[in-house]
Amino acid sequence: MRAALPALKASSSSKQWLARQARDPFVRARAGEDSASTTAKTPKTYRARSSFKLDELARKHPAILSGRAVVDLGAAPGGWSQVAERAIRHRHGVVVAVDLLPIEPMPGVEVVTGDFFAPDVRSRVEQLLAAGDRYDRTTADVVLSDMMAAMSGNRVRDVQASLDLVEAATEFAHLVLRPADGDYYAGGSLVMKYFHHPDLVEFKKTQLDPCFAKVVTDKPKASRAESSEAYFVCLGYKGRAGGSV
Ligand SMILES: C[S@@+](CC[C@H](N)C(=O)[O-])C[C@H]1O[C@@H](n2cnc3c(N)ncnc32)[C@H](O)[C@@H]1O
Repeated sequence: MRAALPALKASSSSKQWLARQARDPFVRARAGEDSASTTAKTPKTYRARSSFKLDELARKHPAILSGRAVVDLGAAPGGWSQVAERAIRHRHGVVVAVDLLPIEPMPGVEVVTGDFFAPDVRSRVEQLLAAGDRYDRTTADVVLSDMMAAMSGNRVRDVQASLDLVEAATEFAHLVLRPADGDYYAGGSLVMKYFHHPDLVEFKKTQLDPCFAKVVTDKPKASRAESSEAYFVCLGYKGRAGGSV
């Protein structure tokens, strides 16, 4: 007979985490238990608490989700993809969701499992964008990146990993974002998570500001106050600084 397992005692840090989850209006709203953080426009169930971050950013900056082709980098478990899919559904658009981790299928969302740095993952994303486009275009109207590297505990390495993701997501946006077409179409948007770091002031000035009509930083209410996380919201892609797209 199997020996009985000793009763597990919650550590004080896990007790604190459970208490914080129980108090968090966004955790309750995600599961449809609380209307405090939902509006008529925000449905009551989401896969992830993080959905409310994109939901708020898109309400403040409606241009973010005004197109029909969205690439969601670091998409698992799919909370942001749900918000994006609901926003573009009436335009018969496509959301391509990329993550190292598998994502449960959802209607209107094409899942690509793998590292977005890998060339085969990038070409799969382009194939899916072309398949969803009447003219076979491999461009996206929106690139979202809520990517976060797994923490190693080594602060220097973790900070570097998060800076690398910001740079790589920006490079990816240059490859797939639709630039403005004269006065006819505004260019695409990039929404990207970052963690505060002094180097990012210069990064915004030299790598983002020249390439978009407008770049703002924003920290939605659902982003925990104790986290240094915030988002770059970049609207109206103009192409790479210097002109070559
Ligand atoms: C905070 S979670 C994203 C939550 C998601 N936005 C949602 O609403 O459900 C960050 C994700 O980034 C993913 N990630 C980190 N590095 C990645 C990479 N190189 N390629 C693809 N996904 C990556 C992680 O696997 C993780 O699932």
